[in-house]
Amino acid sequence: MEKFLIEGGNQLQGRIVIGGAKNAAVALLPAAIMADDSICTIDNLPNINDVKVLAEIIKELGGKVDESDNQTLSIDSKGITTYKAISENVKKMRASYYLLGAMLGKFGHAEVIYPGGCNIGVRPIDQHIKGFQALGAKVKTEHGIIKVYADRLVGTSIYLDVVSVGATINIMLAACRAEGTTEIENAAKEPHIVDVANFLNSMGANIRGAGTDVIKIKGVRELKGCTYSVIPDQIEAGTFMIAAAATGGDVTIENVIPKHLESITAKLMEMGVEVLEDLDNIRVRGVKKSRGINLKTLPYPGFPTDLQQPMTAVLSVAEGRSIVTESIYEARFKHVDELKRMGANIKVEGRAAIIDGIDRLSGASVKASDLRAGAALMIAGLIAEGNTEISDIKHIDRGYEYIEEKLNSLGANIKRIKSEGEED
Ligand SMILES: CC(=O)N[C@H]1[C@@H](OP(=O)(O)OP(=O)(O)OC[C@H]2O[C@@H](n3ccc(=O)[nH]c3=O)[C@H](O)[C@@H]2O)O[C@H](CO)[C@@H](O)[C@@H]1O
Ligand SMILES: C=C(OP(=O)(O)O)C(=O)O
Repeated sequence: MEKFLIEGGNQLQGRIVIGGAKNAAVALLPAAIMADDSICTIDNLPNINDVKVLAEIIKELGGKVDESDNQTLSIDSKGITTYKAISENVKKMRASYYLLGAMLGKFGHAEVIYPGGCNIGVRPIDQHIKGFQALGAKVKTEHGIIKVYADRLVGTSIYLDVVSVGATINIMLAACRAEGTTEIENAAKEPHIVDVANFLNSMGANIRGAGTDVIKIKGVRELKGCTYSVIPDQIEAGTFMIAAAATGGDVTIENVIPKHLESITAKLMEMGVEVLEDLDNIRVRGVKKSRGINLKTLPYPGFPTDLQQPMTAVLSVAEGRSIVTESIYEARFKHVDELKRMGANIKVEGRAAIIDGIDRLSGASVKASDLRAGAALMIAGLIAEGNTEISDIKHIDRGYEYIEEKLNSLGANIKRIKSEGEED
């Protein structure tokens, strides 16, 4: 098992390049297996564990994955003849649920073991299932395996009861190979939805309206390979913006799409932080003491839930009271107890965290309960007095590439250490 040891107190300064988006990449890999008999080459992939595990899963299914460089994968799915994804790897991440839509579209049949992912409250997949059923599939769950099959998939109109990223993408995947047109209403609008639609269209799909709340998918008879580059990671970029602001630093974050970051920019500016946007980079100049704000997480273009936890860390030392309301997940405040160990004054009441800013956090031994909790604790460690030790960093490695190298290049002091007597 590995830990991060962070010596706090350094301001972040300099330039940093953002990698490809995790939540786009983890949908593109399953989508790539839908190519009938040619290769999909995907570039600008983040070097994160979720992508590595998905590549392993594709190999387990019989596909070939050329991993000659750590940003590019070529996926040859000709050898995939099974529709069963039931290995231990499938349980390691949330996004393996995209194999359901991809294999249902490809084979008319999919069996996928229940996915894992961040433990941030109940994460049902009823809207995915509702979508598959509306397309004509039968769905049952046996021994923890979701089984979906259909003699034919027929396009239809599907209204999502909740705005769901996963359901929108999963239905889009299956509907690409349905007969006729499918319309997803109340669809999610996140940047990665658009990226997946663009990728599928490069494979020969016919998807219109991605990025709005109505997506139309005209089924096609075949999908072919393509070459594609993943969009920059909105959440990694936002994490660096928050880290720069937290340390009162001055960081230019390169390879971003500023439009995707507007909600974060707006909130940081409300805190008194200076944010300067350019074509494909954003400069964040922190202040000595930022102001507390109120914040509510919402589906895109609202403030992303995935940045709620990092924001809580910086607000714990902002001037005055902040109220952070988590409207997407019911248990995404596990990082709060850890921040309290570092001296933060935060009270969780239902879906809200009430934060009374203190002067300074103090370093402590803390545990990352999930990916973005880990990011929040890293930011807390950067601004704390003394040393912070973060355990369970495997969650962080699921979704941030070279995180300590990137932060250290900006002046942080972070070491990855092995815990004595423990195995990886
Ligand atoms: C791999 C990936 O892309 N993960 C992201 C994806 O997760 P994920 O796709 O799991 O998130 P969803 O957008 O589906 O979930 C949003 C909300 O809808 C609920 N819901 C969802 C599906 C469903 O069938 N029924 C239902 O009730 C969920 O419990 C949650 O409250 O979007 C989330 C919201 O932006 C992000 O936090 C995750 O980082
Ligand atoms: C919740 C997240 O990831 P996942 O859906 O993969 O668990 C996240 O990226 O913040």
